[in-house]
Amino acid sequence: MYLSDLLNNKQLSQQNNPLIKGLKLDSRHVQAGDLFFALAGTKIHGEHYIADAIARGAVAILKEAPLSRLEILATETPCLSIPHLSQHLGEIVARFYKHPAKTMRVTGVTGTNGKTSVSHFIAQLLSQQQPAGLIGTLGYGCYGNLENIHYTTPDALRLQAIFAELRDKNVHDVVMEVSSHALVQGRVNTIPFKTAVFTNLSRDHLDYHQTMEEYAEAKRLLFQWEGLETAVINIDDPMGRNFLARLPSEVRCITYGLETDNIMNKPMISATILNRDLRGCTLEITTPTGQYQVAVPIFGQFNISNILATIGVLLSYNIAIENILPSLSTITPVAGRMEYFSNAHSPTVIVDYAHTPDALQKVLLTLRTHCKGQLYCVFGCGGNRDRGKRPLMGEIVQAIADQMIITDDNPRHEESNVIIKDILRGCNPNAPVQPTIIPNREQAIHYAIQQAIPNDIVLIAGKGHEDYQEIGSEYLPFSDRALVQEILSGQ
Ligand SMILES: CC(=O)N[C@H]1[C@@H](OP(=O)(O)OP(=O)(O)OC[C@H]2O[C@@H](n3ccc(=O)[nH]c3=O)[C@H](O)[C@@H]2O)O[C@H](CO)[C@@H](O)[C@@H]1O[C@H](C)C(=O)N[C@@H](C)C(=O)N[C@H](CCC(=O)O)C(=O)O
Ligand SMILES: Nc1ncnc2c1ncn2[C@@H]1O[C@H](COP(=O)(O)OP(=O)(O)OP(=O)(O)O)[C@@H](O)[C@H]1O
Ligand SMILES: N[C@H](CCC[C@H](N)C(=O)O)C(=O)O
Ligand SMILES: [Mg+2]
Repeated sequence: MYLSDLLNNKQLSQQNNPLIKGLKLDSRHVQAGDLFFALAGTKIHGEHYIADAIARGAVAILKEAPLSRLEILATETPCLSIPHLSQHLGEIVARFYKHPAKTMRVTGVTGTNGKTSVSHFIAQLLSQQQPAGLIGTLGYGCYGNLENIHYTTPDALRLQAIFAELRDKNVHDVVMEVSSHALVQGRVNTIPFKTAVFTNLSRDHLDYHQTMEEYAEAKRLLFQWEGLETAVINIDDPMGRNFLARLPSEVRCITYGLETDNIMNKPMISATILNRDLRGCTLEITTPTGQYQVAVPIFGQFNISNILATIGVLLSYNIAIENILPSLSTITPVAGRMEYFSNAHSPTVIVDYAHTPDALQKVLLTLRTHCKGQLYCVFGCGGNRDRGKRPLMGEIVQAIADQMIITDDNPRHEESNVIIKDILRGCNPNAPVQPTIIPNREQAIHYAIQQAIPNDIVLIAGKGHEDYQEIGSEYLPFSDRALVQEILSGQ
């Protein structure tokens, strides 16, 4: 595609109008014929890499800048300065791929916790009718066949390329996780969300957003989306109620929640738990068309909330509740989310991705109600992420668990002992439960499972599905799930 077509700008003179073969955000990936986007960046301006990009064969540069002007570099490679370029990236890249998402039915799921779970449940149910695309923390592709991306919401270039790939596979339905980083950075701009889900808001990512208000406003961008038809909102969450009150009048709202006592805020979709154990529960689900009983093989109170969000989305697409209910009884849990491991001689081991104070508290409180013996918790906190959540997580585990083992969880470029010290700041040295510190995660998991006896529950929190330990810039192979299976099979 020529630069003039890419920018929809017929004014470019012929010598400034190269043929663009590919698009790149990172100069290190540039190949001959590519266009390089020099974005402002959070750490450094991409303009510092323009020379590098040109040396690697870039034929055009688009640079984020406050002023719109045409720059001709000494190399004669055209370089256009575009104000707020990152916000226009989606539109430019969509043009390059011929608007792949335009005719698709796209569902966006946002919230601090539950995005992966809800989007998986939705894609699983939709895929019973026709192939459904999925984009999120566990990867992208058709449901059941995902490729890893290492992001929750990929950058605009990758995202449009994924949509193009899904279009080529004749996928019409796409469900995607929309992170707050993505909303602020414009990664999802031009994606035509039809239904958007809000699960909840609690502390996370304050390294990036600075304040909870800023974090909430980032999430709310999805509920002011141009063309959005339906918002599916959890009104158990105070921020959900806030979003509901500020929803544009043309957006239809489907509310859901488990707390049905508040007459002022009665959700349209709710559930009563009739019975439950560590493998699943029986629910009475109330919807605008009546009450229905269903057994779901899903565990954890918050997962029931995730099921209600899923029902909300399917109802927004006019799928009858009678067609939704049978699928719920065969719904499969998401890998590394409240995943259950046990054998006749072992304690029950649960691997879960709780990596925020709110998720950790909810998981521990749920497990507490099922635990006849001692409740163990092996956890850590990620490096180069929100430091403020570390003491909160320490405090929560000390208050609820009987045994706390603090370990590494992706230290990245931070020292393991600095992260652990931050967690310990939340722990009371006089409390009955005192932390055991075993930085090596493999040893920590061995220790907990060996100490525990059959009536105990061992929660291994924070890494869920991850199959690596991120130390420095390296991804070393490591999986909580594989290790637990290995330990239990040897017992
Ligand atoms: C904080 C954040 O979101 N950063 C993202 C951002 O990078 P940045 O603006 O910080 O980049 P920078 O280092 O300042 O560099 C500026 C520019 O120079 C370019 N560059 C840099 C070096 C070089 O040699 N050549 C070059 O061209 C970079 O590609 C970049 O475009 O833009 C980059 C390109 O799109 C992203 O890869 C990068 O994600 C980083 C790696 C990241 O860790 N992001 C995480 C926090 C994230 O996005 N997480 C969310 C939410 C997680 C969740 O809740 O589940 C997600 O959606 O995954
Ligand atoms: N509705 C919910 N409310 C609170 N906690 C939840 C909810 N659903 C899941 N969780 C907890 O959060 C963890 C992560 O769940 P999930 O992966 O679905 O969230 P996510 O929003 O996709 O997370 P991430 O931002 O890291 O991608 C789960 O392992 C569980 O502990
Ligand atoms: N998407 C989240 C996942 C965190 C998972 C946890 N294992 C960690 O590394 O902190 C993030 O990047 O903040
Ligand atoms: Mg996720």
